[in-house]
Amino acid sequence: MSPGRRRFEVDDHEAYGRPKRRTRPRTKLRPRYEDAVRGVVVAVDRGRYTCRVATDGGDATTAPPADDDARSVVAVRARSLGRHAIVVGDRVRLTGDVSGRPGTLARIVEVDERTTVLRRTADDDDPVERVIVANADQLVIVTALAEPPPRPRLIDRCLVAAYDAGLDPLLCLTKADLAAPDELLEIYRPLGVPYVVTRYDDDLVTPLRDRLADRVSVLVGHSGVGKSTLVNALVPSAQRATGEVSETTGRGRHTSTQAVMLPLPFGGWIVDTPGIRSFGLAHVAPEDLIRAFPDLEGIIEDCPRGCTHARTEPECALDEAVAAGTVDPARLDSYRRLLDSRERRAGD
Ligand SMILES: Nc1nc2c(ncn2[C@@H]2O[C@H](COP(=O)(O)OP(=O)(O)OP(=O)(O)O)[C@@H](O)[C@H]2O)c(=O)[nH]1
Ligand SMILES: [Zn+2]
Repeated sequence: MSPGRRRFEVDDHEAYGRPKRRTRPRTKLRPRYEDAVRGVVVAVDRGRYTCRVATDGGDATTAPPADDDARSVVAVRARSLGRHAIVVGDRVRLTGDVSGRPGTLARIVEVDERTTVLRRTADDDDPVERVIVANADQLVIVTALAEPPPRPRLIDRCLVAAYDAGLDPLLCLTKADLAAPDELLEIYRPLGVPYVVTRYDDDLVTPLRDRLADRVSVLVGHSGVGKSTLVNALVPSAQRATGEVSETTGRGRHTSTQAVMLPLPFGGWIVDTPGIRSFGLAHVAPEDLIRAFPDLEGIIEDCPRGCTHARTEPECALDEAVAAGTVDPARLDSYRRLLDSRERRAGD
């Protein structure tokens, strides 16, 4: 760079002034953030955010503390955060009255960047796309083996949502006292989806413990599959209808469709999502889904332009790979079944 050019830059008030203006508000706010405590949002209700904060000033977000080591703090959001939504699972910084005493209010001044977002897209009941949970690791798809009978299409749609959100799926097959899991498991074998099988006349926690420990797991499932039974077994202090938010906000009884995040006694968190049975998947493209199939991802590079990899595509490289014996036909079948499940049908 010539000296002349350098001088030009230094003298250029316009160019020099801009970054300064951008940093000024931040330095002004910094002193407030310094005494901010860290927390994780566990419930959201009409502009009030219930956050869990470690009592020792530690980080309640990375090492979820046991009941005795954490307190619940109700907070509002700082104006400076704009309209950006804050959801269950968000890791935040809080200032103001963070004592958690009844009637006090803290203020969320910062929201950490999210590692994952689980969203539901527009559907008939809810025209707005919403993030429902932030920073989850795992989507636990709770399905009864009988009463109600399993609905593989619904499971498929949940799997697509998990893959799209970057969450590891886990199949939790309940009511094993009523039916055997083999037939259902056969459907998911080519996908390699991990699973646990539970029954309520047996220990419910042990099969799930290793899968849930130290992770943030979101539970989804159709009504009646035994989700509340599982939640109550996993979090004994949650012995109430899990759809109520009155506990955390003190705002009277009403059934919520909001997610609620509960700390597990053995480490980690579960997020119960009453009212969320399935997901709008309109936003999921074939390219998004194939990322969950690393063995197929390389093959589609040989597809003709615009190939959707659907069954009806005449020259899809995935069919050629099956013909050549390099891809298991059941695996391709499963991928295409998931692709198809993105279309909403009656009963989804
Ligand atoms: N046979 C059998 N029944 C079970 C099992 N787990 C739960 N149930 C029963 O199934 C019914 C539904 O269980 P819940 O835990 O309320 O199911 P849920 O998924 O929370 O359903 P909603 O409350 O409607 O959302 C209850 O009568 C439970 O007692 C199981 O392992 N075996
Ligand atoms: Zn193709």
